[in-house]
Amino acid sequence: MEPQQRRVGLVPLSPSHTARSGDKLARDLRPADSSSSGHSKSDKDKGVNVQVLVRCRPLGEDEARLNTPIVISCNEGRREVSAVQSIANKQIDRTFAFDKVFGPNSKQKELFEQAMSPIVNEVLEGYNCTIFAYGQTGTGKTYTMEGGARKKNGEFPSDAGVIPRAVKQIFDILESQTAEYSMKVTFLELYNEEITDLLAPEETLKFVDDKSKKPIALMEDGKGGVFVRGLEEEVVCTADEIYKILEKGSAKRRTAETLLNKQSSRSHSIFSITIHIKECTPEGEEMIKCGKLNLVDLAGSENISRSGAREGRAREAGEINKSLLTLGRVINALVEHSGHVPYRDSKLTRLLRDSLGGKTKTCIVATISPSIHCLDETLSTLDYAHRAKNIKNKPEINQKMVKSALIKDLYSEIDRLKQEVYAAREKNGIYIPRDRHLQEEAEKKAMVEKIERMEQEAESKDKQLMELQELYNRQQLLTVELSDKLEKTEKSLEETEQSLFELEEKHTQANATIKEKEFLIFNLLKSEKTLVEQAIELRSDLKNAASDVSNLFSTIERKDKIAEGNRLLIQKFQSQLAQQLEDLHKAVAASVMQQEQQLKAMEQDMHSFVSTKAEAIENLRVQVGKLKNMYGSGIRVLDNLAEELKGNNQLKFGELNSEVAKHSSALEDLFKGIALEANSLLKDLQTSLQKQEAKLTDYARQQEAAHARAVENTRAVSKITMNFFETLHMHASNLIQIVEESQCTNDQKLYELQKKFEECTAFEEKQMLEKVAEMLASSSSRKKKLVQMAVNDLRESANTKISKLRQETLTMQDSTSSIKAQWKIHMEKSESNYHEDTSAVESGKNDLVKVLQHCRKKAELGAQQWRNAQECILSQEKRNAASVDTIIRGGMEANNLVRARFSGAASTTLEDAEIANKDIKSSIEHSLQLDRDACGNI
Ligand SMILES: Nc1ncnc2c1ncn2[C@@H]1O[C@H](COP(=O)(O)OP(=O)(O)OP(=O)(O)O)[C@@H](O)[C@H]1O
Repeated sequence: MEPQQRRVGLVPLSPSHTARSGDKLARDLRPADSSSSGHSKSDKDKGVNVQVLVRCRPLGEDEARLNTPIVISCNEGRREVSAVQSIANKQIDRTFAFDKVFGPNSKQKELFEQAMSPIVNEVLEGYNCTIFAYGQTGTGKTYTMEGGARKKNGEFPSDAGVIPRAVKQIFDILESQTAEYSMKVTFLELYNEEITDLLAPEETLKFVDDKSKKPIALMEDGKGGVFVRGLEEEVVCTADEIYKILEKGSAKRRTAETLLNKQSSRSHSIFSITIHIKECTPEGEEMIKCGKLNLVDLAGSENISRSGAREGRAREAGEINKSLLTLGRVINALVEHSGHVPYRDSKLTRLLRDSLGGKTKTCIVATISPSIHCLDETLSTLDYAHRAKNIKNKPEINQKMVKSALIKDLYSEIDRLKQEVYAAREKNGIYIPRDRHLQEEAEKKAMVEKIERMEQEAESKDKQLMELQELYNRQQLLTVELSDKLEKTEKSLEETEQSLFELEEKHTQANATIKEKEFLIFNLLKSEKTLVEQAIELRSDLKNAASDVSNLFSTIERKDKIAEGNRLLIQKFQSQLAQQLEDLHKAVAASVMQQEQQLKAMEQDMHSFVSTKAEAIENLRVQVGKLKNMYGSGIRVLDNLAEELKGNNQLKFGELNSEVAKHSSALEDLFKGIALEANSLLKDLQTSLQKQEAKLTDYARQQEAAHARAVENTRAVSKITMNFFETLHMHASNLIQIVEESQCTNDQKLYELQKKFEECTAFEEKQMLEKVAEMLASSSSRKKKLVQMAVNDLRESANTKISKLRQETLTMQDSTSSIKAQWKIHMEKSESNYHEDTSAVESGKNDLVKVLQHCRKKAELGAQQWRNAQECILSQEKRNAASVDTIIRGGMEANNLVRARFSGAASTTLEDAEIANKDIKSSIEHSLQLDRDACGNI
């Protein structure tokens, strides 16, 4: 029997309607202390931003193998995600800040505890909360929401996602508070803008595939909310039940193969958990607190062209995009506070209306990949998520309900369902209860009336619009006429203005002409006056000119007389010039004669100068020859000195060489002695080491024997241990058999219990149609009895099993004690072997110590010999130093002597050079004097 209870009904998604369903609520309430948490109204007033966190998955195995470059870095501390890429001239470097950031190494547990756990707590406080997973296909939306492997063998898997962890936390808290609560879950899929119930029984699903069946409908409740009619709600009592439901629903999720991800989920899924918790007011009134958690796994956000979906799936992709696009538009409208928010454009946004800008607390997990190949999609996801951060919701705690009112509500719901079941059984053509049919008909009628009314209103509005249009047209015509008139008037005004302007211009021109004429007359009068004055002046000038002309004639006469005088003068000058030229010719001839005589005298002087000069040069040549001889002798002296020095040095080097040869032979002898001693020492050492080697070989043989013994012993022990383990294995298989048997019996008993329970429930259902309230009490007592019986049975069988177990344990104890005895014998044997080995090791150690002492003595002897050799070398070195010192001293003295002689020879040479220099100087001066004399003569 399935522990959860199923019902089909109207499932509201808005907070105000969560309490409409839940027929098992009253039965599933558990005993508990009620604890209500306080609620501040500040959130309600201010509005709370949607919490956005980003999770980056690690590289997949294939990506890591191909060394795919990573372009995303997450700074969890600074809550930042950076995308950095530079290829050729394209440079991307963008950083986004979020409420929380989880890097590739983040664990499921961390993400849940840091970001999701507080949200779950708020659900238990009575809030409605929604968690979205948004991102490209394959970035880990489903991994984050649902996680890896399911719960196995009672262990909670470490990679369990948000949903199983949230469920666990809810149950843990409720159990710890021992609260009275009831819980129900729904799981739907939105695919091609069609809703599918993932919790519907198989038959219904088959029916859904049939085109004749209407898909599950999304209905307006007339109060701004929506509900999904016909959605299955499962009442759950344990976390395990939810895990099973989740697994069942996930398996049904439709997936389509795309080029990006073969397992890619192409649909949106919404998993909702609604919790009712009983609380008691101080006045003792029982209240029901309600909270809801929506967990939404969206389809991959990548665009359709990249996803590679074609033909048949084109519509699917389009519809998925329609929902995601509308989600984007809704986010944009909310962020930009534009008046119209297009919630109604897609089913996804209609369903999640309250989570986007409504009274729900919302958290968006944006999942991204670090790979370079997904960079474009990653950036668009980050942009999308970053924008969503600015959405403000106004979270409100759901109103608590009085328990009695809730029960009343539930009764009426039961009645309605009963009628539905009755109608379905009857199959009278109306597959819904008559009342509901009538109610729907009435609603439809009301709607039609409303539409008609609206149409009438629209018509009257149209009429008004037409009238207004006519009025407007008339006004337009009038305006056109008036504007024509205005135009004409404006034109005539313009013409008048133009002629006025022209007249004014003419007037100013006439004024100007008059002024000009006046000015001309004035000027004419003035010039007439000036002409008269000038005529008077001209007359006087004429008189003056006549007197001037007579003067001029007298001047011309004087000029003629002067010209005559000039001609006479020129003739006189000509004759004088001829006389003077003749005199000059004579003087020049005399001067040429004189010059010739002077040149002859100069020639004689030059001859005498050349002969004197030749004499002086001869003198100079003699002096230079002397000087050359002198330098030659000086250099020869120096050569002799150098020869002497060379001889000296060779002598000294010969001495030094013989000394060194003597020393080296002495050293050679010394080293030969030392080498002989060292050889004998080494031989000694070798013989002692050979002895030691022989001893060590003996010792190794002893050790080998000991090890062989130890191996033998270990084999014996392993045999014993094998026997022990075989016995253990036998007992363990016995135990497994016992456990399996007990499990079979338990299963059998549980099956019987389930059967009985089902029968009882069926019977009770019949009874409850009449007396639901009384039956509740009696049924619970009956169930208690039933359960008690089953528990007693289980206890009995458990007791028999335990006695069998005890028997097995005793047998095991026996075998353990026998093994203990064997082990003791083995230990004793091992101990004696150990002692033997230890003594052998001890004797080997003593031998080694002796050999070491011997070696140490030898080494000391060697060290003493080396010290002696060192002393010998030192004394030899001292002797060498002394002899080299005396040789060098002798050399130095000889050198000093040669130096003194050398400086004497140098000073005599210098004196000689001084005298020769003086001679040269005097002969040069003499030559110069001669030159000067010659110059004076010339
Ligand atoms: N944070 C993570 N750590 C380790 N593995 C991860 C992580 N996120 C995702 N994966 C692995 O990456 C693969 C794809 O993840 P998943 O199916 O959850 O992606 P998705 O976004 O839900 O894809 P789809 O849109 O197709 O549903 C899975 O094999 C999953 O195990």
